[in-house]
Amino acid sequence: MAAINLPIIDISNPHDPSVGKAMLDAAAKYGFLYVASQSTDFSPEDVETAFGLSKDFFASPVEEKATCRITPNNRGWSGMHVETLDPEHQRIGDFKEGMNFGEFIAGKAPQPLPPSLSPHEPTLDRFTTLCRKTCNRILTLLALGLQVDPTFFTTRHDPIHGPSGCTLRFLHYPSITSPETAFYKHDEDVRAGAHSDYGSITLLFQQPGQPGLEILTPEEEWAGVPVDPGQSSNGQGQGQEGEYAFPPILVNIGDLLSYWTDGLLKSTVHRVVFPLSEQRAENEQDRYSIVYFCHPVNTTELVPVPSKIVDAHREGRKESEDDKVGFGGGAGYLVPGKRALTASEHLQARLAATYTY
Ligand SMILES: O=C(O)CCC(=O)C(=O)O
Ligand SMILES: [Fe+2]
Repeated sequence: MAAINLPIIDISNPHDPSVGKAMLDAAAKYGFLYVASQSTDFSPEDVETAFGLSKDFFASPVEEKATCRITPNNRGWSGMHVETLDPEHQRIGDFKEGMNFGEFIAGKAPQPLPPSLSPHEPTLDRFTTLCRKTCNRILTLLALGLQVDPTFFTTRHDPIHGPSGCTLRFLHYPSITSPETAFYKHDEDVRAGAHSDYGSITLLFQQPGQPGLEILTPEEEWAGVPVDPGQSSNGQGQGQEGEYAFPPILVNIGDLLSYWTDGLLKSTVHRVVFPLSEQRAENEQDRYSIVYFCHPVNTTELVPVPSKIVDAHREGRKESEDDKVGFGGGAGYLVPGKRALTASEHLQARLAATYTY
């Protein structure tokens, strides 16, 4: 198993060019980085409360969850094995269940909520607002790193310009000893198949003691990504001075942003497994994760970002073969005479490949 050392970036000042450079370097090298939890817009209570809602929802009766089953608009509940992230290699769908929420509008969910969640609509709305704010910091820093207008990405993600594919997702992966994983075959199955994400950036919240994420290194080896690389908390949710902290948020670049930057930013392939530490654990836990997929406004045309750094990358790449980006990224070649894809066309093409509704 390869080891990888992802940086933990403090995003409290999104206007600091040196932080922008560090962010860009990590995004171009690994496609993954952590942001320090205390430097984001979330309080530990926000994160704890959201995980609590997720657990309550997944523990609710299946008939209730079934009332909000996922539909082709990508919103709602998907049960065990409904999603297959790597259909070419998986004999069975992912060992997980998920709940997707579309963009909240004026405090309201854009879809029916099940009984366990409907009283908590304001809490869910607040959480998505904080996700958006934190994404705006990251997008501002990436623009600084690319030496374009610092608002280049944030204006194109601003909901005042129209709807987008932004999605909040709760995920539940049963533990290794759960009856639901009884027929899981190690070395053959995965909890979530290898894939790259579809949007611009993704935020991933994980919980101490619930590992599982792996990323594919440039050497094509799987590397485990720790939940808590050890600097923000002691693994029990306690910060160094004893105050409650949550593990850093893992951020990754999605296919769309990779495409938009002509492959400079990497949309890295990742998956979820039972790592060896989990297979040997005495108190193995279910894994709960919360994911926020950030997307530009649907109508955004993905004309390559007008950055000298992107131009230089494009020039350099012509001489090499190295333009493999994620699974669905690909570099955003602009075919002469054709207009660029829009953000929503890009997303629809990627979604069509992975769900059996
Ligand atoms: O649950 C996780 O850790 C990863 C989830 C993920 O990669 C996804 O939903 O795209
Ligand atoms: Fe993912």
